[in-house]
Amino acid sequence: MTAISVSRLSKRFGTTQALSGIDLSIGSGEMVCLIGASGSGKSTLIRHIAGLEFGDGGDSRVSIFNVPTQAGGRRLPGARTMRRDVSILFQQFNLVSRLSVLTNVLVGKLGRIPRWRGTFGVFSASEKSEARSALARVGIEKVWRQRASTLSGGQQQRAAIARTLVQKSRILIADEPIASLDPASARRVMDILSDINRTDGITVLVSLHQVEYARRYFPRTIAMRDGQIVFDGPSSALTNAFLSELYGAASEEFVLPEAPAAHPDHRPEPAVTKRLGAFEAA
Ligand SMILES: Nc1ncnc2c1ncn2[C@@H]1O[C@H](COP(=O)(O)OP(=O)(O)OP(=O)(O)O)[C@@H](O)[C@H]1O
Repeated sequence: MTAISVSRLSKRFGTTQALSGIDLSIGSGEMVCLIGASGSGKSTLIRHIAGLEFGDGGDSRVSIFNVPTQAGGRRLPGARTMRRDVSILFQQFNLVSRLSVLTNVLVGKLGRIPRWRGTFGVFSASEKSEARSALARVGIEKVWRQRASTLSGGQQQRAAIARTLVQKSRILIADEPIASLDPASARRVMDILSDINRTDGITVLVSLHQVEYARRYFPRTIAMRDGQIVFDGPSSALTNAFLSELYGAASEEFVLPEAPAAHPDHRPEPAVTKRLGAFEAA
């Protein structure tokens, strides 16, 4: 089944063409990486998929599990039900710093309980126990009583992942979730996302600047440049020459000198479905 489908999606902000005729399809249970230089359109695409932004009209369409959430730049009723199916992680964690870690995780339940319970913070024993289990799964159960503001960056991102676990969505989208973490914390977060994908079958779409993580963790990578998809295929097919081209002057910062490694996953690799223009020879 198709988890995420985007067709003919364009978005202009003033004179900036942030997205230009995006077409993509991500199957249920896939783990896909989105890469591209700063300003290439990754966040804008993610925001459209998550229903936080709407395209410029025309015959664009975004669907989640075959339910259209926007068409022609207009929100459709499917967008509301989709909120349950898609959870989002951001670079800055988006926890409520003065609340406990446990309460922050329980926030993930808000779309599934009566509004009054959310307003007054009334959660059942089983909901609290589920939140504790989610914290245990991401390895930070001990800090459940602490204020979110007291956690390290890596712990905060893991708490944010625990919040998505109790949300029980079928798609997890993360916009640069490891950009502000040290390498050890970043690996931990990526290991957890990978485990959620494999164990729970949750579809995972992550935007990253760190190309080495794309190669190590993701069977499939989608690369963007100037609001267009310029590569869509197996991460192992990402050559350093291609990445240098993709990132231009910023490539030294992002591209590792080593040759691309085969993805350790034993699932069959996706075929390259897109390789455009200047990237033809990569
Ligand atoms: N709300 C907005 N108003 C005006 N311009 C915007 C807006 N959102 C994005 N843009 C522009 O659209 C383009 C794509 O931005 P986007 O944030 O999607 O890129 P990105 O690939 O996620 O970049 P980064 O890796 O730096 O986060 C950029 O030129 C950006 O300045």
